[in-house]
Amino acid sequence: MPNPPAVAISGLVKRYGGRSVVDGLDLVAARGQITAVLGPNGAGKTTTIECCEGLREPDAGTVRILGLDPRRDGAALRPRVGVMLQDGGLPSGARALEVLRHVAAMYARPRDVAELSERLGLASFAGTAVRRLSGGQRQRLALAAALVGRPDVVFLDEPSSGLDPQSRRAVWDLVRELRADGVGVVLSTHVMAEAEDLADHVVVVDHGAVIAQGTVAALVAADGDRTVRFLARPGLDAVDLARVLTAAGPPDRAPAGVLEAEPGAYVVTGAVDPAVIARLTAWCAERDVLVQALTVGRRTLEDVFLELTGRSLR
Ligand SMILES: Nc1ncnc2c1ncn2[C@@H]1O[C@H](COP(=O)(O)OP(=O)(O)OP(=O)(O)O)[C@@H](O)[C@H]1O
Repeated sequence: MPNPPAVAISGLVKRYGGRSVVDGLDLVAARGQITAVLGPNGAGKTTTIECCEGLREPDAGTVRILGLDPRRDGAALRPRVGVMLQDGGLPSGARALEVLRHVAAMYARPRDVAELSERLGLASFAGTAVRRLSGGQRQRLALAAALVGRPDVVFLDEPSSGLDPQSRRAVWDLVRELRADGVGVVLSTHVMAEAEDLADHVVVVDHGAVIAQGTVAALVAADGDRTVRFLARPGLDAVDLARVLTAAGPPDRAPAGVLEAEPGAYVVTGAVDPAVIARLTAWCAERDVLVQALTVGRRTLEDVFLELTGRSLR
């Protein structure tokens, strides 16, 4: 392939003790794009990314980074791939700026350390030992270390977790610049706003496989891009309401979904039109249920995520 994608994963399987935590996962991440990988805790995101980094050996399937095999071609890939791990992986005794200078020295064409420090606000803790850094400071240093070598592909595992809003903004700006420079960015995140703001392509992973993917706009528009929210007494029969709302629409319409997001707070998804609203209020009236604060609004990525992956905790 003359210009292979940043990441191409096909049929990836990874088992721990006979259990497949990644189970036939396919994913392509393009260069010059930000690909966000979303999924509930334990869905297999980190394991997948670790296979991309060559840290884990797949049990089946193929992983190619820039067309190369991360296990076999590790030496060729190392200078071209930037990795920001959740636990940082930084030497605990060294001082922050020393770490960054040291990492920069390992690359042929590193970024300007002073400029990168300035961008991520590292100056205020430049002389502090890594083990004494706050969680957010450590995150920023780990990001700087991932980027200082001017990689072609970057893996960011929850890059803005633990960051204050200012730092989060600085990180997002930097990630957008990477995209503009043609870097392929793969980030795993639980922050839906991060995916909504940054991602060109969103991949939703559950039980070790991709269950949906596309642009944010396409994901929220599937099955209609509106959501109805309302308050009523807790414990309504959401399954019955969904059945009635689905029946209210034309036969080719996507089935409605009803979730009790919090006790007494309901979210209705699926195509929304005046007939659905009328049926909804009629269904409640038949049960002597007072509907309050009914609003029709745009679906969010979080709505889609919860519809796809359910509400139970993992
Ligand atoms: N070294 C290991 N040995 C055994 N099980 C493991 C190992 N590493 C991960 N797992 C299990 O594999 C599953 C997937 O974990 P993984 O870290 O890939 O999920 P994740 O999607 O990144 O989750 P989170 O959102 O919580 O970071 C989990 O059930 C986890 O307990």
